[in-house]
Amino acid sequence: MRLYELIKEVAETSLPDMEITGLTSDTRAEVTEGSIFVCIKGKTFDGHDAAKQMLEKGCAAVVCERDLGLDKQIIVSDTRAAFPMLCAAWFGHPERELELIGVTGTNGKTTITTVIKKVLSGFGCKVGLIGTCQNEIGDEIIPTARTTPEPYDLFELFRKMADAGCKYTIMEVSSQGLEQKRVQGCHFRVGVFTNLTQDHLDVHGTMENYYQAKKMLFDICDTAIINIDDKYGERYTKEIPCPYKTYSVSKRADYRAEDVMLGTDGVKYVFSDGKVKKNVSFNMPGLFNVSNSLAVIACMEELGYTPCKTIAGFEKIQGVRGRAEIIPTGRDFTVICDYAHTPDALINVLSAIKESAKGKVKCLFGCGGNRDRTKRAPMAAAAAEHADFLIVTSDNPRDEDPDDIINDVLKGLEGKDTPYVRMTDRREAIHWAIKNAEKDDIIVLAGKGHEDYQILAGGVKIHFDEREVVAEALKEL
Ligand SMILES: CC(=O)N[C@H]1[C@@H](OP(=O)(O)OP(=O)(O)OC[C@H]2O[C@@H](n3ccc(=O)[nH]c3=O)[C@H](O)[C@@H]2O)O[C@H](CO)[C@@H](O)[C@@H]1O[C@H](C)C(=O)N[C@@H](C)C(=O)N[C@H](CCC(=O)O)C(=O)O
Ligand SMILES: Nc1ncnc2c1ncn2[C@@H]1O[C@H](COP(=O)(O)OP(=O)(O)OP(=O)(O)O)[C@@H](O)[C@H]1O
Ligand SMILES: N[C@H](CCC[C@H](N)C(=O)O)C(=O)O
Ligand SMILES: [Mg+2]
Repeated sequence: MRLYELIKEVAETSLPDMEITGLTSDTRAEVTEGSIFVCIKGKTFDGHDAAKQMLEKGCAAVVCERDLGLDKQIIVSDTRAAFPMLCAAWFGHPERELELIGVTGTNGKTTITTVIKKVLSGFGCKVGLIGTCQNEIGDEIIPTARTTPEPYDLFELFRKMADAGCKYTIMEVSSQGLEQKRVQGCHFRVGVFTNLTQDHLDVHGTMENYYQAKKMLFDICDTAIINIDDKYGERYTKEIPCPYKTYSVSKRADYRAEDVMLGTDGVKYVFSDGKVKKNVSFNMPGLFNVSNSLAVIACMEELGYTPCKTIAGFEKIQGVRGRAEIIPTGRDFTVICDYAHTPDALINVLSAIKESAKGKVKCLFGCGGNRDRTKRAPMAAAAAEHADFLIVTSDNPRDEDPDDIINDVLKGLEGKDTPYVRMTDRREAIHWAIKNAEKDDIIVLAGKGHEDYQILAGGVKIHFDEREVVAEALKEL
């Protein structure tokens, strides 16, 4: 691609036009002679410091935010914002060939995006999915390391999706993704907001910043679908610039649920939008999944599918991996694997399970290292409030000492009388939970959901699949 064609939407330059062979913002990536290097200043590394060295390596030019005294520099005001736009141009603007649906919120993104994809696929549409568990192009599965990919990976994925004939791409848009402008230049047909509760304060600092980060999605979408059961959702309805529709499980809203019946493995309710009333059966438990299913119905209507059609499409959906997933035991107790890793998610999933539990609800959980430390004690307090017994263990310790993390967690149990055991090794903890299971117990393994790994110090990833560990433990009974 020619330089002028590539950069025309982000900058002007007096450099001669030339053939560009590649584009990166990472010194660790392989660079070909003739590449463009975009200097991004992060918390730990500043790409500007590597600009000269990247030109020496053969880069054709660097894109930077200040005069670096280099003869092959192109100055822009914001390189983080420029990079995705360059990636979009590099891949021939695939985002314009797709109808993008973005889902944001602390919890529910993976559930909603996955269900929308399953419903649309059931109607014979070829759909792209971008999210925490994996990326999907139709039936093809592409592993991922992020919820919202870094710009180069994102636009490369869009290109593959457009080339494969996908009409829609449904994606999770994380607050970090918005904050770091990973989706700059994208326009969304629909933007969904689920809820805003405590998480990621390590990145955003305050709930207000977290709220503002998510709000950015609504500057770049045609229509918003907003959960007004959430107080921040109510606030969005007064502050966002785009038209919106609302959903609620308790109040008057464009899309609402009445006569809700909560069961162990699913929910039933009467859907109402003021015009139609229709019985819904959705195979995922908890009131929060009534809410998630309303978001799906609302979003699908924006895409041209009536609520009745979407509700009929729910029949074939048997849940989402690692989201209140029942792991078969063949015994008189139940094991559920769930991805709850925030105080609110724990409250929701545990109270949903407790409602229909005959025996004790025992929650095994830990907290991730290198992530929001301020959610640890509130997670423990939430678990203590809604479970009968706790097994406090590790999640992904990353670079932190697992026992230090557990000490932070246990601060949330001070003054509570919920009994607990502490067991640093998660495999050992699961074995202990299974060995000590009593009749009618429901053991909730929280926090890792779909993950089939554990992340240790230095980014070392070991294979760890809760389903396999449970099977191992059952064999020892
Ligand atoms: C906390 C956080 O979000 N950090 C992101 C942030 O890191 P940072 O500001 O420290 O950046 P940096 O490492 O200093 O790098 C700055 C620039 O220099 C480059 N670099 C860096 C090092 C080097 O040797 N050479 C080099 O060129 C980097 O490619 C980057 O362009 O900017 C980087 C570049 O854009 C991201 O890769 C990095 O994501 C890290 C890896 C991460 O773990 N992010 C997670 C928390 C995240 O984004 N999670 C959300 C979802 C959460 C959810 O599902 O709830 C997600 O969307 O996945
Ligand atoms: N609407 C909801 N409200 C509150 N909690 C929810 C909701 N939907 C799901 N949960 C809980 O949160 C957990 C995570 O759900 P899900 O993976 O759908 O969210 P997410 O927004 O994609 O999370 P992440 O940001 O980590 O990708 C679930 O396992 C469940 O415990
Ligand atoms: N995707 C989220 C959730 C991770 C869940 C948990 N397993 C952990 O590692 O903390 C994050 O990066 O914060
Ligand atoms: Mg997710």
